[in-house]
Amino acid sequence: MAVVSKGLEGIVAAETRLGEVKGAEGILFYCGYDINELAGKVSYEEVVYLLFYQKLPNRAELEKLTTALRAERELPQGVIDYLLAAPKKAKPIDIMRTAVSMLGSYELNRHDVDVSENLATAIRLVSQIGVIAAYFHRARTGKELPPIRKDLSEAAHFLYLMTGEVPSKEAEKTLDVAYVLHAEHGFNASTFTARVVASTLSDMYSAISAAIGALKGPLHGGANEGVIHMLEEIGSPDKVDAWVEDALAQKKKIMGIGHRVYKVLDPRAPHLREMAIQLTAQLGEAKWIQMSERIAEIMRERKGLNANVDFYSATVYYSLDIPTDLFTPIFAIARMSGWTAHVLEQWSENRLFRPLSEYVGRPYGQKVVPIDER
Ligand SMILES: CC(=O)SCCNC(=O)CCNC(=O)[C@H](O)C(C)(C)COP(=O)(O)OP(=O)(O)OC[C@H]1O[C@@H](n2cnc3c(N)ncnc32)[C@H](O)[C@@H]1OP(=O)(O)O
Ligand SMILES: O=C([O-])CC(=O)C(=O)O
Repeated sequence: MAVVSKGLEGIVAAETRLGEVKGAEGILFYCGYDINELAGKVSYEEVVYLLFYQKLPNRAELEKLTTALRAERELPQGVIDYLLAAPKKAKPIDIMRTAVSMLGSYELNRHDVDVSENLATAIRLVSQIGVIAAYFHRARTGKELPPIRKDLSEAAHFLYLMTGEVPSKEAEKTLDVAYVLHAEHGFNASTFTARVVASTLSDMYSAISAAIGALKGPLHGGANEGVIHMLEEIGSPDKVDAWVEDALAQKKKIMGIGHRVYKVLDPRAPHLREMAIQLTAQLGEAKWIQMSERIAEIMRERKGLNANVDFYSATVYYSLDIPTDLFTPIFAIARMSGWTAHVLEQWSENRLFRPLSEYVGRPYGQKVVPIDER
């Protein structure tokens, strides 16, 4: 009998220069930089540069990348037409997955073209993914699509497109830090999905649409939406204990809690927690953070499980007045940099992913019985 690692737990599937998740210590590095060193000190655009070039940019390099990102913001008219005509009740994350796939039909995206062309595709996807999400949100709410602007950061531009107004510096900074915290995380399920697709020498758009499909699941990036649904269902801090006891008795998963790799606190969570505390206090809505704190406490005590990145990000986005079904899309917008950097890395040293499985089905030697006799 072969040794089966269900869920590939503990399996090292490839090398990477991009991110390292140290699960026992609760440490996360992007290209050698501790996330605690990066968060609040560098912009999302600097992180995009770091992931694409494995070094932090100087001013001129950052300017060049920023200009390239902003130059790519206009979507093809066919994609805009799709966003306008798409079912208004569709989940934005599904629309994003489909729109990314559509974008692929506007260019001959071949893995074997010059490396710089693959990098240009990566830049285009990082630039356009937020526009797709925000434009669909405008379209489904019957509002006009604000014209693209080139004077705003990635975070500010998303908020501007979503609301039609340039955001406050504080809102921009909050979303920018959230983008930094979500950009990269080693071989998580969606990144691994992107790399598996890329490993067949398929194209970037196929890899990224598959990654978005993997991210949306509630065991992965979809958990941030689940957190707000849970908090809304609980309703008030005095109801938390009974609600969690009941959920655990029913063997339900508490969204935003637990992690495959981190056995201690996810290092991104304290940053988001701090932001959530400040924002809910400003809004006079401290109950959201109070409920979260109690849930986290119970889960630590009862199950030895800690909050992950999705737990407090939900309250941060809620406090920014972002609709719940745009939470996972925001994760996808930020992770686009990590996904595309991984696809580029996969192609730079490609080997097809093809694990084995242990057959546990019917005994060998089954005979075909004619269909009418079965
Ligand atoms: C960005 C991200 O993707 S971060 C993760 C986002 N996902 C979530 O927040 C969803 C909730 N969390 C989970 O489902 C899990 O913790 C995962 C999927 C993230 C990690 O799961 P795995 O490593 O596969 O652990 P697994 O699901 O096998 O759980 C191990 C044990 O802990 C329990 N457990 C793990 N997470 C939770 C949770 N959130 N709530 C309740 N129990 C939990 C399981 O029930 C199981 O208990 P048992 O051994 O008594 O049966
Ligand atoms: O690494 C994982 O399994 C999930 C995660 O936290 C992420 O993708 O950010």
